[in-house]
Amino acid sequence: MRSPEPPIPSPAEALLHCQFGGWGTGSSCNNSCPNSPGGPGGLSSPSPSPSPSPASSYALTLTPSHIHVQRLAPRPGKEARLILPLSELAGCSCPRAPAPPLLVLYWYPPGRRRKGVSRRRQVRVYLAEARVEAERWSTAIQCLLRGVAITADTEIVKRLLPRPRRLLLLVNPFSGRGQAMQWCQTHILPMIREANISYNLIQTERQNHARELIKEISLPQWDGIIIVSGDGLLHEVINGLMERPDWELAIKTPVGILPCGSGNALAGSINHHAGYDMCLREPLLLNCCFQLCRGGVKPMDLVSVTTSPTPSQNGRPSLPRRMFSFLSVAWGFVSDVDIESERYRGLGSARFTLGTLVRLASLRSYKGRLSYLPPSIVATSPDAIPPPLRRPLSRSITEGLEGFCHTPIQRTSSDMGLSEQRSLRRVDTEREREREMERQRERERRRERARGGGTGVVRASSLAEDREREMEGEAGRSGTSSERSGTSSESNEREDCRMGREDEMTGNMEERPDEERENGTMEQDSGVIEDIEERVRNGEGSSGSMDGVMEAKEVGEGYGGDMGREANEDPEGYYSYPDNLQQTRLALRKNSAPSSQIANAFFSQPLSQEADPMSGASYRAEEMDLNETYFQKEAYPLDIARERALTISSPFRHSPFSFKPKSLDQNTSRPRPLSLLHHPHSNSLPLNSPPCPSPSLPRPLPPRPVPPPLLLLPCSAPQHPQLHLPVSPVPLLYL
Ligand SMILES: Nc1ncnc2c1ncn2[C@@H]1O[C@H](COP(=O)(O)OP(=O)(O)OP(=O)(O)O)[C@@H](O)[C@H]1O
Repeated sequence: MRSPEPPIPSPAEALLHCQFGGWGTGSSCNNSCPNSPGGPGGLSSPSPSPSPSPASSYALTLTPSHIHVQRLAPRPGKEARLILPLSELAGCSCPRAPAPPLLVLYWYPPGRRRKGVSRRRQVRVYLAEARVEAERWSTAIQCLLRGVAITADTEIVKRLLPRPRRLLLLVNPFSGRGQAMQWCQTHILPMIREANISYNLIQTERQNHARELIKEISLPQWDGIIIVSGDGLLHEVINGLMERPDWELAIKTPVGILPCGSGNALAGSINHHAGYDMCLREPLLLNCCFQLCRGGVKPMDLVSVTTSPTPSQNGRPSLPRRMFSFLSVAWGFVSDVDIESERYRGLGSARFTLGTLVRLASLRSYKGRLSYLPPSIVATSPDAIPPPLRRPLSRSITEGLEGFCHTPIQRTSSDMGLSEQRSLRRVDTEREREREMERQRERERRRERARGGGTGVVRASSLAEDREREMEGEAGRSGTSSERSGTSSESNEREDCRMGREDEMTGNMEERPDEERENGTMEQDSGVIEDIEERVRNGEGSSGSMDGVMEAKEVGEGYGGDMGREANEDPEGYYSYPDNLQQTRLALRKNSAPSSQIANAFFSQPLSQEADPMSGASYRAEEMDLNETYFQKEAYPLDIARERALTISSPFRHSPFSFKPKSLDQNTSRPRPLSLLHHPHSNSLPLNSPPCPSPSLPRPLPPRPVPPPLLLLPCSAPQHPQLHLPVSPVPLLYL
């Protein structure tokens, strides 16, 4: 972790050079230089029992990146050299008179501990000959720590220093295992003082206290708001900032976190970002606190979450709620674990493990809807460069659903169960090409069979092609008898009539890949044709087997006429030729796979419907997405019965092979903890859910229209939150 030791500084790069006396006895110092018996000076605390040690003296050299300490007495030598990187220094000070003129360095070198790399506090104290000298050194070091450039020629005076930073510390005394205040006293406040940072500390008294506080305070007087707690309190602060009327300015206030909570996820991320190994508890706190004292600031993204309006008790719908998240947005299992593990708070971060095990032991089903907006919905200025096209988030779980989609924001993964999703074929261009080639080969084979004079059935389309070719050949020979031509033309007429129908069907098959090929219905169509052929092969619809092409044509006649009649008589309608796409789809309703549920649900809806005014669908109809397959033009009103039938279920609790539609009651049959029912993020659905309004585009909550490039609208049920993933105002984070 530490960089290799720099060589002895040359006079050119030295900013300051001076001789200091030792403070305290070398033997009393626990901060001694590892390679020196006495250590090059220092005392763990400058204030108690100030005792100069005249016997020892040190030569200190300050460079832009290091402080070189060379012991001169009692035993000068190579081993008595200490190099303090400025990057490991939290601060320095020169105590006021009547204290002696001391230069005190607060050093936090990283060291490997049992629980990862952590910093250890060491204090080095040197006695200057005069106070001026000590103050000059202190000022120069602080300038370097605060990023003020100085050179050897710079006159080092106090006014070079920027004003000390002022931080507002918000401490949740109940976060984590309730150690926040204790750690404040032992770790946080000492380091902050050493870094010459002034602060105000406020203990939160209740939930949302910090949020209310942040909404009211005057922000310009603070250089940053620091949370001494877990992620929950920072969530409050960020939302408090965003709820202010001057939110655009307020959210630019740097915020920071000193981890004293249970999960401390953001602090862990910052620790990782700073290049440290993973660590927990006090080591993590020390690392974060050190980063805070060094004062780095980095931007951080926010996620905007808007909940659907919930129907209130007195019938008046409540307003949608909007909140901001900086870490993650969870729904279902994860949020249940988080909320319900509150009761194990005493365990620290282990509460999540226990909570997970408890929840795994009694899994629930969660009914939700995950939707997103395509990039085209995002309003951009005319001058803006359009963003590069990218695959929608939920593409992977909605592929193969073409024709089953709603309007863009209602395009969901919950339209089908997991097993159904799996059962749907993925649309794959490679596969498609293979299928096309296979079809081509099949056609060739049939043609060959027809030409070869064997007894067999040739598909009507290939017969027609053969017939055309034959006719062309005959016309070319120009020696055809009129009787024969007549027969041929009559045959052609009849054939044309049949071929028209056949072409209609094969055309449907071959020319509607957009609609059905990707839906997995091509195989079923092919199956219909194969079946028809099989029946023809068995003699149905033909007067008998004949040899040669002409016989095959006769078979084709029978196939065209008789089969058509027979098919119409079929009660199942299986062999009927669908006159249009709708009929083809109706024919597919026989599918007994779970996806038939989807087909039924889909086909039971009119293909084109106007937006239901009750549903509140205020969005405009989209034509298509990037892949030209996603969206139908008309708004698609929600059908609550259908919504109930088509839900995501836990893969653990239901075999994918025993599909049965689930109802809302499944979710409510188990008692839900009180905390969940009252929690704003509750996942529980109401027992008698009223017809759900369609999730509409996020209603802009005044006064902050944040343009969302991505949108997740999880559920049609009003209790479920809508998730925006926008380009959002960026809070600044202390690193
Ligand atoms: N004085 C208080 N009494 C009770 N609850 C409080 C108090 N102060 C803050 N809270 C609430 O406690 C909740 C949990 O606190 P916090 O997230 O900081 O700790 P944690 O849950 O242990 O940590 P993490 O979120 O990292 O797991 C916060 O959402 C906050 O609203």
